[in-house]
Amino acid sequence: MGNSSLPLNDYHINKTHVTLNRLYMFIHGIFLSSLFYYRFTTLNDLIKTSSKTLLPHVLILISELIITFIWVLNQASKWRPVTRTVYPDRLPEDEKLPSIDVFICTADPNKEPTVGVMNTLISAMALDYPPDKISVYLSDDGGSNVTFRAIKEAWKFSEFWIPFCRKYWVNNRCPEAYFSSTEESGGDDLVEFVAEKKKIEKRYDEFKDSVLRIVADTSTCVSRDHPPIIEVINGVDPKQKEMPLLVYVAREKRPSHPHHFKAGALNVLVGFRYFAVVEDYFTGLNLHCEGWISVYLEPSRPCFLGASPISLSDILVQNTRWYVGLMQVGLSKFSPLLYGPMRMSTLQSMCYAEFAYTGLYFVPLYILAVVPQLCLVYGIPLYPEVSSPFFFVFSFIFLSYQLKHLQEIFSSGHSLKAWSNEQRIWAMKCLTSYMYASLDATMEKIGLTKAIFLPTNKVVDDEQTKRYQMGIYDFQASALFMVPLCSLYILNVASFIIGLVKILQSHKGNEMIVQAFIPFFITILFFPLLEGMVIRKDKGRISPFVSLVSTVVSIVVLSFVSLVNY
Ligand SMILES: O=c1ccn([C@@H]2O[C@H](COP(=O)(O)OP(=O)(O)O[C@H]3O[C@H](CO)[C@@H](O)[C@H](O)[C@H]3O)[C@@H](O)[C@H]2O)c(=O)[nH]1
Repeated sequence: MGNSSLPLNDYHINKTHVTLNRLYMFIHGIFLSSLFYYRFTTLNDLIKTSSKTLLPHVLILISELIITFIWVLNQASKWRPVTRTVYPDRLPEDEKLPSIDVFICTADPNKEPTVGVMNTLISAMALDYPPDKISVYLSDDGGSNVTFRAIKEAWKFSEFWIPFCRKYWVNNRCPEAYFSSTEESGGDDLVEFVAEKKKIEKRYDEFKDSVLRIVADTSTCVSRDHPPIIEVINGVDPKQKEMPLLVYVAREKRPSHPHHFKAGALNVLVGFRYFAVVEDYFTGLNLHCEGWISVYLEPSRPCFLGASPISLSDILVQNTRWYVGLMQVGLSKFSPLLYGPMRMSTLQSMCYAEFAYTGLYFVPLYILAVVPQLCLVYGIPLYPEVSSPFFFVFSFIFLSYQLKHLQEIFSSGHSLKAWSNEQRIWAMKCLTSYMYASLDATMEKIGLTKAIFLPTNKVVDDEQTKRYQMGIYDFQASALFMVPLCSLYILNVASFIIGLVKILQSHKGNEMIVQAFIPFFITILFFPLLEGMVIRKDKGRISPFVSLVSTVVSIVVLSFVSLVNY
């Protein structure tokens, strides 16, 4: 064990990335200024001539202002990228290590499979850390009998698992992951290790069976009305000194009293009072404002395993909750732009602000998915002609945005497919989750609604997993999400076709090229939506009901504008 005066990590500034990022910021910034020069001078001319086309121009300007605002905030995280090296050999001796508490939250055994929750708990107990310095708390907001009974089974299994991990230097301390991987640790005696591994694997299977039996025999209902329950699981057996402390906690819940979801669970401890449903973000913001210096490390071997949603429905529900919470903070007195700069660096405040205000992206995306298209159909130019020098400005901004994204995708080891998937998913989130989240947070602010927390579904559906692994989109999501997406898609395809015909007839290609390009780009990029509506027949396709309603909505929008226009 090492010298405590030496740092546990140090960082290296990635000079190539710094140069590239700053060059991009500078050049893109100059072109953005030219864009706004063009917009304001055009608007000025329109006002002077009392033009009837002022409204679409103002809407486009609003969209460009919001995109630029978020773009500026985004540059903070690119200003000085670093990579870190850690020195675990410099850690102090065991006696000098601080005690740690691990707080695991669960809320609903129907959405968070109990075997998975117990694996999390067992991995935390088996951390490579002095056992008498680890305390693991399982916070069960579901107040569920299933969880209460299963934790006792987990304890019994960990009495074998933890010594096994220590004896054979097991790296992967999550039993489910360990037994489904090919990790072969072990000491000098391979025969003994193999025999022990077989035994512990049998015990793990028995443990899993017993948990699954509990799930089958016990009601998985979550309780909303119960007194507080706190139980130390270890008991008082002195032989258990080699085991961490394990405690089951279920907060008191009463129907008349708001319990504030996970934030409420943390209110019981961490000090801060949480008012938003993204307590992780709020914790970070507050701690950083109080002077905490954190270090982000991304080792090649991941430190944690997580359950990430793979169906569109789960992603959109999860993102709606996230952006409600982020907007709640953004609209509060803790807005990172007001609360942050006095307490932490400007760059850090900008990073936090980017998250808080990203939900606003839905405004420009709706404008850009509707206004240029309708104006294309009705022959109203909103962008410079091909012969204008400003045409180059708009083209450059689009290309530099896309090239920067591609560079980030490639430098993080991903492919062209990841680039198109990211763009699609991002736009889908903007047009649905961000919109509902921003509206919900605003209504909550003025007292019209109350925030809800729908835990992310962690149940694995085999068919969905198969589609995910084959790279096929699963469109089984609520009509509330799918109708806006499909309506906008149909509107774009229709306006591109109508617009193209009109351009060919009127020879107005020179002034309408950008407006024709936008729906063309959307038609190509979101081709999976067309496939989902028209070609696919599997369970993950877009339902005929959604396709029908969306077609009606897009026809209504197109016709409504024609009525206004004439
Ligand atoms: O009433 C509740 C609702 C949820 N949870 C727990 O909160 C955690 C986060 O919920 P989850 O559904 O997993 O949300 P995710 O969106 O997947 O989680 C991310 O986003 C959350 C904020 O929305 C953060 O709390 C998490 O740390 C972060 O991983 C889970 O352990 C839940 O069991 C509770 O303890 N009580």
